[in-house]
Amino acid sequence: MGRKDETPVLSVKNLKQHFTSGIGKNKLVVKAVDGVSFDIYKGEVFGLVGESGCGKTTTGRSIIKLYEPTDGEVYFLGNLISAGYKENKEAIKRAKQIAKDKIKTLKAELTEASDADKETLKIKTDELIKEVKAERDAAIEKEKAEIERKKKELDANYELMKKMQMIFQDPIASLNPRMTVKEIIAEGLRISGIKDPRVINDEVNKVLETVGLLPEHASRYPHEFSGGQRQRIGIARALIVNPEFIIADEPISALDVSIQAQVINLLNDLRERLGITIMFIAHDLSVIKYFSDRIGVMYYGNLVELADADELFLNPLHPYTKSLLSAVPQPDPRYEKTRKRIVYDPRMHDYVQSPPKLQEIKKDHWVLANDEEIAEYKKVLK
Ligand SMILES: Nc1ncnc2c1ncn2[C@@H]1O[C@H](COP(=O)(O)OP(=O)(O)OP(=O)(O)O)[C@@H](O)[C@H]1O
Repeated sequence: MGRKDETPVLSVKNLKQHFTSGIGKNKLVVKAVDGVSFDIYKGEVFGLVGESGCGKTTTGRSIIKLYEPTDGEVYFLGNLISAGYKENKEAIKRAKQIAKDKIKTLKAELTEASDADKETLKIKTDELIKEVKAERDAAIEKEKAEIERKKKELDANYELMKKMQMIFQDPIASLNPRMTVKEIIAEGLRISGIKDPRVINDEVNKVLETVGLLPEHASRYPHEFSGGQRQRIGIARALIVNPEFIIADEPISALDVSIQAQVINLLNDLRERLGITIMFIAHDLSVIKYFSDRIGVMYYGNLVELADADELFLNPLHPYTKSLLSAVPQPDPRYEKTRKRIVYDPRMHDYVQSPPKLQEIKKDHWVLANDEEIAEYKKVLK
């Protein structure tokens, strides 16, 4: 979905990440991400927004392979880099169950047959059972082969992962306090096998300059820096390997408001100067409004709306998007006085008869809705 004439940098297809805890009756499944699909195009900032716990971080972590997805696929620069096998495993289970049921029916027919028929029927039943088993084995083989194919493809594309980096919310927690800034930043180079100290020095200094730090900062430790500077170190660490795509997970939420704009400006600069594509995760729309080209709104493991940033602010359709927008403060004090927070209640949808799907209501504007809701939204858009 999106700009169909370009090959996306990142393509997420039906991504699912379920976490299971406990066993037996106490088994609990959290569907942190439950079938999310979106594409991100070269040089754009894609904002992923939603309240705490809706699955934004898990989406980012599944894309960058910090988790193995439960199901779905992620393509990076056209190559499969992450995949889950739930559908394949379920298909295997289904094939086994179907065969079991068929054999049971055949055997029951044989037991019920009269003694006179039994002899001939037994030969026929044996043959049929053989056929059912062969069919089952072929179905299982097919799914197993598909799992193996995906695994091989993932192994072959492993190197590509270097081109994808993540910046984390909390710069203190994500930087090793016992390493100097230079050691922290150079880690990615070392992992790539670069050992020449001169090359490492040059690269580290270059990247320090890119993020607005100085060469003399290289020998210091993370605690000697302010929050904003630490986030710059985190960004430098990501940049050293020349990534094409960066996932920034709430990179400014832990920073003072006065510093937030600086980090946003830096990210914007990197996008413009280096052509880096960015997925920016945030819990409120005010932060990503001016920074994102397109925005995906997440609610409890699903995308509920996806559109260009301007379009989303001008024509929000999903009631959850409206609720998020109503939380964005406005500079106009008169407006602020009368601003009403819209509360979203998912029970307002009647999805028992007609379940929702993500549909393109107008070019590049997608909304999770059933057909009745789409008809309503179309009226609103007119
Ligand atoms: N490793 C895990 N094991 C079990 N449950 C998890 C795990 N990670 C996340 N979850 C659950 O999955 C859901 C989504 O969490 P996630 O951190 O992705 O949301 P989020 O939108 O990024 O929230 P936040 O803004 O607070 O980081 C939550 O209910 C969370 O408790």
